[in-house]
Amino acid sequence: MLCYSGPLSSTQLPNSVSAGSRLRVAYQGVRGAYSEAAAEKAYPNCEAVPCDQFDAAFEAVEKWIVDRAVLPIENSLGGSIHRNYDLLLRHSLHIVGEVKLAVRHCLLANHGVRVEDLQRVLSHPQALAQCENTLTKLGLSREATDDTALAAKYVAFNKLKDTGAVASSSAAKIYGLNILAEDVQDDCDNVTRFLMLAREPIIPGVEKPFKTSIVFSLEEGPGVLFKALAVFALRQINLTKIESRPLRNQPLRASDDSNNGSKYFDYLFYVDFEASMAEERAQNALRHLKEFATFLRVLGSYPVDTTML
Ligand SMILES: O=C(O)C(=O)C[C@]1(C(=O)O)C=C[C@@H](O)C=C1
Repeated sequence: MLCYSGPLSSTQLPNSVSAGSRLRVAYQGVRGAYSEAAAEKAYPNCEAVPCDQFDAAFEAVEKWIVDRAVLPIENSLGGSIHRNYDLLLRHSLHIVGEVKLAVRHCLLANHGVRVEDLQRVLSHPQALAQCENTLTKLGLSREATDDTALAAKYVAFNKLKDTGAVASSSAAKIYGLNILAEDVQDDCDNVTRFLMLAREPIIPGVEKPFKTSIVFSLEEGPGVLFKALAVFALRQINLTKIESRPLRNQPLRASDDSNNGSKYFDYLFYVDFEASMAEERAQNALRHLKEFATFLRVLGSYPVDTTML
């Protein structure tokens, strides 16, 4: 049985899987992070395995150290987690599910510390962004940490008197901090969507609502993106998300029009659509898209998380 004294990092990944029947699920962060709660929601009774960075979680699945990874992809207030979009393409894991988690932030501090004593607050950049208005009102300076629970751990271990943390109520319990304020996010509807990743894809079905995530690139030219999106509209397929990311390792290309001297970038488009790859209309849409896409990969076709938050 392997024992971890801290989160896994990609340079220190052990090279064998522990024996045992519980599903091992990697997440980014330390105990008490929202990602841990998401891993436990996605796979009840799993053994949630902390990883220091997103890359380490991807690698832990690829190297068979864990069975799955659960990683954040977008938040209703803060938007996309771009790093994970980029990593999805750099690695060969498949999306096998999604899970939505209501994120309710607390302002935490050591016992005896009052809100008026605080000068600064530590947390994950997404969490700080989600509490922007509250923290500005309190006049607190902000510092980023790798995850929310790490901020709580740091404040507790260093017995800081002038520094608080924005993190979950479970982080408060784990690290022995006091909850100074609850629900400090700017909007009560603060939801983060996490992806469930595995080495093998699941067989898409039609017995419940499915979603498919793809990534593609296109030739430059007028109306090409319009044409790409039309393959879905023509078949009444609803898109739930579109995200563009720079296509790395591609040099900037000068425009053919040398008169204006402008340059343009190459992009990857990530699209989520509401259909299963088991449906003919989805297969036809992707066949159609392939006619003019320069690259196309299906990242996964998986059940929609319809649970109430
Ligand atoms: O820092 C944590 O607790 C995380 O799980 C990370 C994370 C994120 O990456 O967005 C997850 C959910 C919240 O939106 C804030 C932070």
